Amino acid sequence: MIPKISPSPGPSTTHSLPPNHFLSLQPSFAQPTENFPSGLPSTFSHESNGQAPNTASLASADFEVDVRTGFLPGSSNIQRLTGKYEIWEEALDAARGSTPGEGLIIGGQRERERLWRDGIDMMSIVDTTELLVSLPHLRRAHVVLTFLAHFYVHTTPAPSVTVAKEPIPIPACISVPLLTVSPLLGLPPVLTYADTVLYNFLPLNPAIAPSNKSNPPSEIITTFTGTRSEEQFFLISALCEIAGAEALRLMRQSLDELFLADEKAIRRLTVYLKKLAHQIDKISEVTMTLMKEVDPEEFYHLIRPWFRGGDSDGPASLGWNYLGLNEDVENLTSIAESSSTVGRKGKLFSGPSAGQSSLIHAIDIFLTVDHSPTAEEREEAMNAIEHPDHSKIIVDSTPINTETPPAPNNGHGHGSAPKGEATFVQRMLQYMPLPHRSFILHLSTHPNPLRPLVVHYAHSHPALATAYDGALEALRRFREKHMRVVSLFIIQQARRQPSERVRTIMGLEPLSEEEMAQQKEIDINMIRGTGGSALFTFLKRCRDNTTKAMVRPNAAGYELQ
Ligand code: HEM
Repeated sequence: MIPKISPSPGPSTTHSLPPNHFLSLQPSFAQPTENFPSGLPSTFSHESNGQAPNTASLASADFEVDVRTGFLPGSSNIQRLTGKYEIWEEALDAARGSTPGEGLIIGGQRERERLWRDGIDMMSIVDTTELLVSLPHLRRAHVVLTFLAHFYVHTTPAPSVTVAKEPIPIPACISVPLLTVSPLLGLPPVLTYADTVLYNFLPLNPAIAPSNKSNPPSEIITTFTGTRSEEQFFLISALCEIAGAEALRLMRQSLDELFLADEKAIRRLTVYLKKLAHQIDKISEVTMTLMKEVDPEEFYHLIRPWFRGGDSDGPASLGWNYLGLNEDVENLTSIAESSSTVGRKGKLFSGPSAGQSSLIHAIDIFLTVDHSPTAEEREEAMNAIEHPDHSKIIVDSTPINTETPPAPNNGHGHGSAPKGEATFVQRMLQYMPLPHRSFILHLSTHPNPLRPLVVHYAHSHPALATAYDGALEALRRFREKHMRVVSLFIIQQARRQPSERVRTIMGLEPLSEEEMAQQKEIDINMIRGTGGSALFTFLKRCRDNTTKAMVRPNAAGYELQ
């Protein structure tokens, strides 16, 4: 039997849009019926009360979704800020060094890191008004300031056990401009996927606008390590996004057909869904190039530790203290912040993850893949909040520059601090630029959702149901492949010692042959992901939720309870 899919969620209540903003208004689905469990399709997307525009179309300059580049900006990113902001760029150059292995090292053990941090401490606070000249300037400022913040935090030596542990301070010269710029982009004051990927690439010809066909992403502007692996890690994500532009176009065309829903429209819809499956396979193909272009050991030991956010020690994280934070600004930091730290010095933001990309979330929502947490997961997450000390959740302890054996890792540097009942998507929404967040919310409240129509016509138009299930099958294949990536880049690396070469770059002493050969005992079920659920259980559940949405799972070879 096909499980009942719950209606699309309404707009999140956690975002801080004004109450009369159209995204804050409740969707106006009519009463559900058997054929349309999400409510009868209607041409009114929101209760307007005369205030809200009808935003049923996804032709969407307002959402910063470009027809040629999808979620990547349609105009070129800025490579370097100039004038009075040059000082930030210079501080970043000094942190990165000119060649791989020359930059700062995690843990801040050396004189070099101390001197760099002293330099930052002496920097004055630069006024941000001139950044308002353009969106690309603001974006570049967010990139530079968040890279600086992560460099500063991760080169701060851990306090000795005798010193009372305090949240890690971020100096006012970084935090004040960062807290001013972040809300203008609708981003939290921490490194996000937007900083490492969306705002961090140059197309083949930087003189002209990027484009999926003729001018794709070809270079990365900023990295922590200067390694080819890090560049490729960001670049491949950008190439997935550009492949996603075509998927978004097909989704938009499909939604237009849904509006008509006559015989011709259903035929066209069937074709679009088949093409969508093909495009999702292309995204998978690009994702799999990670396996040969990125060195898993470098990724795990050298690159990923820089991504850790303020919540990366799990429920017991001390967080980051944004110095210079005043009450007005404080309200602005709470968008993505855990409710448990509002008003506290230590802010718990997560580091970047490709899970923050809007692309797969958009496809999920379009196809009505439901990722709500199970009752058990909800209980476990709540339990971990109430009793962090007794929590079964293993925290993210990406290896840093110490001799302590690392515990299992969870994600791209994502903290495993449980965030109550929020689903992964809800949490990740807060790390997307505001227009993309709005796009996802808009899509989830679209008046003419796809699945109810496919269910309605499944018997009379089996080709439509097959095409719809085919798109879900392609998405399942993506998740299957992604799990192979996670296994190679995280699980397998967590079990091994870093090689001599990587240990040298990390500033670690060489190990004896015996020590090198030692496999670490790691129970894969204990490796945790964002939201606190076991990483592999979480990823498998995402994969299985994909097939659960199928209309004719038996025809596609799936048995559902
Ligand atoms: C070396 C490469 C990658 C690694 C190690 C990796 C690892 C992970 C991990 C550990 C998670 C669990 C959530 C978290 O803790 O953040 C995750 C989730 C996710 N990642 Fe990746 N990832 C990689 C590349 C990618 C790429 C290229 C994409 C997009 C095309 C992607 C899309 C996603 C999505 C959508 C999720 C949410 C779970 C789902 O929807 O199935 N990842 N990833």
